[in-house]
Amino acid sequence: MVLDDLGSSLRGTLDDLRGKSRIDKADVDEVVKQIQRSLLQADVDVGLVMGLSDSIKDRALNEEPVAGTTARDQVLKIVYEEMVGLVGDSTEIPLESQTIMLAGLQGSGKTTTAAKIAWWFSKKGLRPAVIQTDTFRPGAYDQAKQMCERAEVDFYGDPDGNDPVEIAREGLEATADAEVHIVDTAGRHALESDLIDEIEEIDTVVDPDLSLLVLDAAIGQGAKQQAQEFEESIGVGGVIITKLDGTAKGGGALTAVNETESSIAFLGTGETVQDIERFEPNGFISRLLGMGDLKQLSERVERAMAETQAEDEDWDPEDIMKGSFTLKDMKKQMEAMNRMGPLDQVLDMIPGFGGGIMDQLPDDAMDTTQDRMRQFEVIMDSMTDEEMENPQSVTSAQIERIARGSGTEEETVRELLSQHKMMDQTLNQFKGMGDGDMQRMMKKMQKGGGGGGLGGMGPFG
Ligand SMILES: Nc1nc2c(ncn2[C@@H]2O[C@H](COP(=O)(O)OP(=O)(O)OP(=O)(O)O)[C@@H](O)[C@H]2O)c(=O)[nH]1
Repeated sequence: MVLDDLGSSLRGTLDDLRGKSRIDKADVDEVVKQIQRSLLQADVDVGLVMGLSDSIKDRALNEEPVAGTTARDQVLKIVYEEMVGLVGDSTEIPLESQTIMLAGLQGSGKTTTAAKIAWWFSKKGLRPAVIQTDTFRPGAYDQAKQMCERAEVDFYGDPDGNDPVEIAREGLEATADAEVHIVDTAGRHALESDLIDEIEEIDTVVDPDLSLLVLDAAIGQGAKQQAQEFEESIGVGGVIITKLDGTAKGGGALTAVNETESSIAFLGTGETVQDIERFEPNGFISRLLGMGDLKQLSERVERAMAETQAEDEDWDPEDIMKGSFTLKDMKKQMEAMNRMGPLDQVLDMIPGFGGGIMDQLPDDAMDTTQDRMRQFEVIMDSMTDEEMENPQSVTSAQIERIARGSGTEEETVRELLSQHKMMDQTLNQFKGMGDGDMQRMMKKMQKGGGGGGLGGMGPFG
């Protein structure tokens, strides 16, 4: 994730401020130094970094802290607000019929992103279509077609065509039934003038409502020139930063946003069609600073639960709170968990888990957990319906049979059963709770009660 180490390096500095009621210049300088280092390493433009540093210094030394807040929380609040200001608002994407054109250099991730955006619109209830006009890169057609099939969205392309402008025109006609048209264009190695001419022609034919510049997070300072050229030729309405899962950079994209006076629309966080997020400045910076992102998390949970439920209409997660919690429910929950994406990405969104705790875990801890989940799934596949419904009555002889059937150890089967028991007991406690208790618990979570994170979103949460 972009600026990955900012949360952990800041946390140390901020922890030193614990117990202080006022902050002096040396404290502020130290905090600003940490931020500068992280931002510059992430390729954020020097001018932007300096502007941000000055604002933070000025506010931290001159603003009166809100009554009842500690010096540490006050600094954190200022850093948070200034960082949100730096990344700017999210590009507005109305949920209505529209045409979006994607532009960018070769390999920036346009084709992948086109399918991702289409998937995103389809999940919002609109009918999207992707029009592939890349006649330059062999394989672009097949790649786009396959991804659109995976995303279950309409697709138009012409594997034998060699005129992108013509394909764009035909594509719009052929997909007239769709509500949202996403036009993918070819990328080139550098900003050759023929690319610019071509994209200007496509732009004229397509007449998009919005042109988005797709940038690889690792692009660095080169982003500035590209952004300028695209801005001059087609006008950039927003930026998409791709491959944020694979780099600690991403600052170049911020420069591009600044250069084109646009904003960030989406973030790409992986290679599959679901690995796209709407850019939400507050959540993004919260996550960066290790304060979690409850909004993204709850959206992912809702989506995963809905998909799991759609597969099996007899299963309703709400029943868990009413009736008993069986192994079948646990299996469904694990399926939903898998749909939420890699565990480390999910944990990153939970307040208190961001950065800090993850850094302290051994590198393979996440793999182990995911391996274990897979083993549990295999075990559950070897169990009978009766055993799944009543796991508490499973006997030693049955455990032996299940282990043999699933090719696992008896110990792992026992572990699954005891995990189920623990979850069942925890859920029973919730069932006895009133709404007030539940709200108190949620509040505690939002404050980052997990410990280890920056915690204390209190003053602005
Ligand atoms: N890890 C990761 N990989 C990505 C992401 N987005 C795209 N990719 C990968 O980046 C590579 C290039 O992506 P494409 O979508 O082919 O890029 P393109 O801009 O269409 O390329 P051209 O057609 O050559 O201009 C592919 O291997 C993608 O799988 C992302 O968010 N994360």
